Order: sequence, then C-alpha cells, then structure tokens
Amino acid sequence: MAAFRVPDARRSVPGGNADRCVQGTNDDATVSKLSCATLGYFQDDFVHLFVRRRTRRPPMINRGYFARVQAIRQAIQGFMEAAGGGSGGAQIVSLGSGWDTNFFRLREAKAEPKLYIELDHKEVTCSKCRSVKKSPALCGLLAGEDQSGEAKVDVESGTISSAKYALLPSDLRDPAKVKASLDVAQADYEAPTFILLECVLAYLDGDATRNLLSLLANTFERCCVLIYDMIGPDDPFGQQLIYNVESRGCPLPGIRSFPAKESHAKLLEECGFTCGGVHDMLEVYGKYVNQDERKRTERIEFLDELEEWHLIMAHYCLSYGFKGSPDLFGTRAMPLKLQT
Ligand SMILES: C[S@@+](CC[C@H](N)C(=O)[O-])C[C@H]1O[C@@H](n2cnc3c(N)ncnc32)[C@H](O)[C@@H]1O
Repeated sequence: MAAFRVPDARRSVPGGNADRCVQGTNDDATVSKLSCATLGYFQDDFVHLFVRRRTRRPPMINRGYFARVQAIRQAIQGFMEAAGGGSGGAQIVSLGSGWDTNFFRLREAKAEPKLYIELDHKEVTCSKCRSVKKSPALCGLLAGEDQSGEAKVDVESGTISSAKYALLPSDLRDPAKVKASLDVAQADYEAPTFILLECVLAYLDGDATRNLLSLLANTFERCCVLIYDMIGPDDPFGQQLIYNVESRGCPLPGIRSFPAKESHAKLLEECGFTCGGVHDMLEVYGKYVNQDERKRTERIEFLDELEEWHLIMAHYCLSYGFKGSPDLFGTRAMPLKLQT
C-alpha cells in the first residue's frame, strides 16, 4: 500500500459552501448505488430515476456499497418482522435520507411500514420532489392501495405528503426543527419505530449528534436506531479518507468526535439508547451479510486489492441501539443476525 502524506484539509474548507458540499455527498452515494444496481449487486428499480449521469464505480466501491445496502435492508426486514409490519403500526424514520429508495422498494413489494418519514436539507428534498414528480412509477407508489389516495408533491417547499410517506426539509443540527418536522409528518411517537442514519452523522459535530440522538430517544417510546458511519480518523488510511472528503470542502467533524466503535457504543448509551452492537463493515460483510448474496455478488467483479479492501471496510461501522419494550426490541429485533 502506498504511504499517505496528508495535509490538514480543514484549513482548505471554504466556509459558506460546506452545506452545499455535504448535500453533494448524496449525489455520490446515489451514483454508487446505481452502479451496483446496474451490475446486479442488488435490485433497485428506482435509483436510476434520481441520477442524470451514470458512472461505473470500481469493484471495491461497488462491493462496499453492496455490504452497506444489504446490511441495512436486512436490518429493516428484521425490524419489520419483529414489529408486525405496517399493520402492526411499524414506522421508519430516515434522517439525512438523500435520494434513498427504500420506501419505494418496500411499497412495491407491499411490505411498507404504516408510515415512512424522510428528512434532509431543503435543497435535497426539493430535488427529490422534482424526480418523484417526473416519474409516473414513483407517483403511482405514493398513491393509496386503489390509486385514489392523495399524494401532494410540492417541489417549491421540498415536501411530499401521502398516506404512507412523508418527505420534509429539516436541519438535523437543530432538534427543535427536527421535532417540528416529525410533528408535521404526523409521526406516531408510541409506534414501534426504526430510525436510520446512513452515512450522515460524520457531517454533524459531536454536540449536534448528541442533541439529535437524545431528542429521538426522548421522543419515541419504542424505537431502534441504526447508524452507518466512518471511523478510524487517526491512522494513515483514515487521514487519507478524511482528506479526500474535506479537501472538496466537506467537513467531517463527526468522525473526530466518534472515532472508534467504542465511542459509537458510548454515544448511544449517553443519549438514552441501549447499545445492541457495533461492528465494523469487515465484520458485517464476513458474518452478518446474507452469505448466499455475498457469494453471488463476489462473482460479479474480481477484487484483487485485498489489503485495501480490508482497510476501507475497517473504516466504516454499523452501530445500533434500542429504547423501549424488550419484547419487541429484544433478540428477535436485533438488526443483524449471524449468518451460518
Ligand atoms: C452521504 S449522504 C447519505 C444519503 C443517504 N442517507 C444514503 O446513504 O444514501 C449524507 C446526507 O445527509 C444529509 N445531511 C447532512 N447534514 C445534514 C443536516 N444538518 N440536516 C439535514 N440533512 C443533512 C445530506 O444532505 C445528505 O443527503
């Protein structure tokens, strides 16, 4: 592996544009997910509706995204089963959701929760509205069972409201705004709720993350939270990773506030959750991702840079915590189960 020489990228972050750069990370994530879907790593019939220019990502990136998407889908499925599905009142809240397509995937499979709420910066929710409005397929999935339900897609305000899905602009750094957005979305604070923070907290500073997680733990009576994020900022590979992102003007304060698996566990406990587990993505890929899917996808593209693969995967982790009734969020609802 090459030696890394990393200048301090924080000095080159252009102040005013930081939010715009953070929003731009969603474009990257979506393009990478489309790259995977196109190659057959996983099925996503909707992600192409959000991307203007397709780019084929290198095999290592595709495999990393496969692990991330597969693990999150397994966790959602585990929760939905434990919570009795949409008819059991299950609710999903995705914060910093970007152009994620999980709602449309679940809705098409008739496996959607009672309510699916997404929050992101207004710029991102406005562009999501634009793509939804242009797509009869997405609009159709927002409509009610008999296609009669009213779905309002307002590009100007960046909001979508429908019987089972709500998209709203919000700033995750401001707990009062997040709570107000959840109120507008008519979140049910007593319903079993799965909260997803997929590659979001790295962009928030430590206090903002603590305030956000504490708000969630204090607001939802029975919930589990799943966090996918970067770790390991201090070794040469982590420094390079941070430099690559921050030199584009996108600060990553979160990775410094919560640099290791232990700090993620502590964060969850401090904010009012019981920590269910923290695994780096190497562990997730090796032990928790469905093994048949793993074997199938390993045949799609050859990967020979194993040392770098191990390094990348060790710099991301999944952590999860619970709050509320142990019968619902006990072992049955553990987001990840060991695969044998
Ligand atoms: C790397 S993208 C991830 C998007 C999506 N969760 C995924 O994994 O595909 C990070 C997302 O977090 C959102 N985000 C970051 N900070 C935010 C904040 N303070 N308020 C609202 N959204 C934020 C960004 O706008 C962006 O959509």
